[in-house]
Amino acid sequence: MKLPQDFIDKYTHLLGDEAPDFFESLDQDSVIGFRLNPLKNDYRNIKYSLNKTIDYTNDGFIGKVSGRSLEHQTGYVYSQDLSAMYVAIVADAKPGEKVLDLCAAPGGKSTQLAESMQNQGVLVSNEINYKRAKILAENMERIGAKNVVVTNESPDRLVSVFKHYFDKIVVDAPCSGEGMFRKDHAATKYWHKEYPNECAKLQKEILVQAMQMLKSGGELIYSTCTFAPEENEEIVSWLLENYDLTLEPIKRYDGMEPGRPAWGNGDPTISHTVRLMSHKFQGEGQFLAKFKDNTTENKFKVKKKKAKKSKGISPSEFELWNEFIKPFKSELSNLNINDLKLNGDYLYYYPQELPDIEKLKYMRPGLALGIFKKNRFEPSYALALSLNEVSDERVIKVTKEQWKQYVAGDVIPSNESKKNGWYLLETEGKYFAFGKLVNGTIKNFMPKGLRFTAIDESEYQ
Ligand SMILES: C[S@@+](CC[C@H](N)C(=O)[O-])C[C@H]1O[C@@H](n2cnc3c(N)ncnc32)[C@H](O)[C@@H]1O
Repeated sequence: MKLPQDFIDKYTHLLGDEAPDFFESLDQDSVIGFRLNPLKNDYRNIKYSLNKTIDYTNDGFIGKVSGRSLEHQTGYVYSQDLSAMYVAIVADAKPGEKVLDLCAAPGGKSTQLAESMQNQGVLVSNEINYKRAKILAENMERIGAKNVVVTNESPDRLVSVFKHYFDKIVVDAPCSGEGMFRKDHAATKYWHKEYPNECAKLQKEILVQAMQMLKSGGELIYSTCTFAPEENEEIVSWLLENYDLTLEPIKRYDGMEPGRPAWGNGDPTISHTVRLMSHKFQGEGQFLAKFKDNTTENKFKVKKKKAKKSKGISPSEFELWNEFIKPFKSELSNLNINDLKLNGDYLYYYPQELPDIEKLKYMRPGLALGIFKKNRFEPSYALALSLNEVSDERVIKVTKEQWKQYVAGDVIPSNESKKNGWYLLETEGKYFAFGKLVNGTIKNFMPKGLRFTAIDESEYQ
């Protein structure tokens, strides 16, 4: 790969003897990984090999998964770089917490945060770019998360709703992307000598907003996929100088290096941060820092948040929803009317305790359950992917070939003896969509934009 001369000069100076190994590592092939999703039923039941484990994860593996496999479509697997996997592990989001992922698309870290929260608490996954936010929302639906709001906002506008609200905030910042050079050679074209400084300016702007949303005593997780000290140790130094924050030590596994105090303001605690350098570590370049806020509750006058409003769900709509969901006997079969929110004709399951987000742009204000059409309720694809245990009476098992037909957009002929109506479709133990059985045919409700041609069985690696 042809690296910019200024980049070579910079890292020759910074890394000294290590520089040749570092440059060589950027020419090597990337090691590819994936994660399993513990939110899913029997989540280890997949066809991909789980032999190559990663020591700092429970559910991360080395290997390549196809976006056209059953496992991917049903959200059992998520393809992710090995280094990127460490960010959400360090964040350690817990069930019941209020967590913000401020720069979240396409969703590698957010899906992992949602998984570790086990559908309890609130995760706000935000992405400023609309197209990317759409992909983020699709990924959140695929993994079946029930407690996630996907917003499409600038950080400053989020502050107006979420002032000092979050226990944890992840800022996986837009950066100069030097750590991605190996995976994406084209990234070198955007790089110029001043680029890291330009990115650092934006990172500070984002962090100023993030700090206004962090609770007293909360934790801020900052990460980049670049090697540049300007965006890493220097940003950490700036945060320590301008806020009442302490760096928490991050556990280092084989090949992980401490951040370098000398590349920041010399504060020795900068060694609590972690650098993943491509000549020492299998994944792509990454930097991680975890801060604890030291302020006390009284410092901020946190306004009492407005209670959420349940927007105009009529008793008859609530009845239609219940008529649909009760026979499934699922974990969503007994929702309270206050858990539900109507947006136009769409019904959402809205995380408890969330302030009113109506003035924000959002992609999904919770889990999309379905849509009211005249006098009936039509379930969403997202609802199908979020259900885990349902009554056998409401399930139709189909073959893998029939699954392939369905995801390609075809109807499935069926000799099923069950009566006409909505069923959750299952293959190889995985629920993959709703289908409507009408006189021996299962009608297709796969969203048009998500249809695809599935891989052949021989393509599993
Ligand atoms: C490193 S990527 C995030 C990757 C993501 N966390 C993941 O794990 O999939 C950084 C994101 O920041 C977004 N971004 C760019 N400018 C921003 C800004 N001014 N404020 C907030 N986010 C911004 C980009 O659109 C991009 O999606």
